[in-house]
Amino acid sequence: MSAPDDIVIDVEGLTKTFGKQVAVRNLSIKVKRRLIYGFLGPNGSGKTTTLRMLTGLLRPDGGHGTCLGYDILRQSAEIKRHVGYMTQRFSLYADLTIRENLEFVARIHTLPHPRDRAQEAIVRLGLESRAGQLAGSLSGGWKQRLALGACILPGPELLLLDEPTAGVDPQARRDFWDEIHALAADGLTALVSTHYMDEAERCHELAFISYGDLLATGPVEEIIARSNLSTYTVGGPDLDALSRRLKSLPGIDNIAPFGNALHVSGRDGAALEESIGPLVEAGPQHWQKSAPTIEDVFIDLVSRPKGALAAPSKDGRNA
Ligand SMILES: Nc1ncnc2c1ncn2[C@@H]1O[C@H](COP(=O)(O)OP(=O)(O)OP(=O)(O)O)[C@@H](O)[C@H]1O
Repeated sequence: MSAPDDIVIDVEGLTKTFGKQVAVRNLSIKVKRRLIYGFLGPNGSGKTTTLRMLTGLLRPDGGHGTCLGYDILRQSAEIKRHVGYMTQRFSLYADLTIRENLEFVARIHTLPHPRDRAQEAIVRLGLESRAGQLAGSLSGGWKQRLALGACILPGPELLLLDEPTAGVDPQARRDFWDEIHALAADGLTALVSTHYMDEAERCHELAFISYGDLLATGPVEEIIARSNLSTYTVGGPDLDALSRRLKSLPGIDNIAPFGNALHVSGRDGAALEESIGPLVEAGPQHWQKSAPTIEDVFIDLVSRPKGALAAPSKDGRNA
């Protein structure tokens, strides 16, 4: 048990290769207790592989560290005992009811009074109205809620949730996130992987990973501030033609459609303004300087040429 008490995950240099493919490259993160830590990245960027290394389910090719103070290379049994890991696949019994599934989980963890523990989880997750329904007949949102109930039932200190809201409707996603916040307020730490940008904003801190590389870490506002991006929102007619024209101009690094507008961003604010100056004057579109969103920043991070990023420092934050 080497990590300080307030650090739940402390890993350095994690690397995992499958054949020739580097799934995770030299990843270092620290996660503080009671935080909701978002693990963001596009499909195939190495999120699941990292979660599996953190629980000791998968041995890294390089790197070391601790999860809940236990060594990820040598103490996976202890880690598993204290971590609730919700995988992407629904892994409960389709032909058992919600209540039966939860009682079953309580029994395999040899918890005393399994019926009471199942009932507590049912109340905690608001599952009362569906407690007698077969798990296989539940909608995606209810299934996820049941899976979360099964995860917290043994009383873990840390939740590792792998894309828990994938394929779930917006209201159910919102309810799920409210529950994660309530659990964090009760003392749990949650590492949540997702590729939904709106969910990034619901996390206390984030790590953004793309194709195996850690590109940025920290609270949302800090990641945005450190990006040094200048962004303009452009509305009006002929945005497609404008977008094509902008692509060839210096100082413009990213153009992303957001509803009926474009977000035009650049890392060199002066060069960007010089390029757009004549277009702002001429119209017919209207331009407005806007604060970059976390999505603008992530689009920018992913589109930078490899090697153009500042390497994350030892605590995982990039300069
Ligand atoms: N057991 C494995 N054998 C071979 N390749 C693997 C294995 N597990 C993962 N990979 C590859 O490693 C890369 C990272 O995969 P990983 O599942 O960790 O990404 P992810 O960010 O969780 O993606 P998703 O959002 O799609 O779940 C992918 O290219 C994937 O194909």
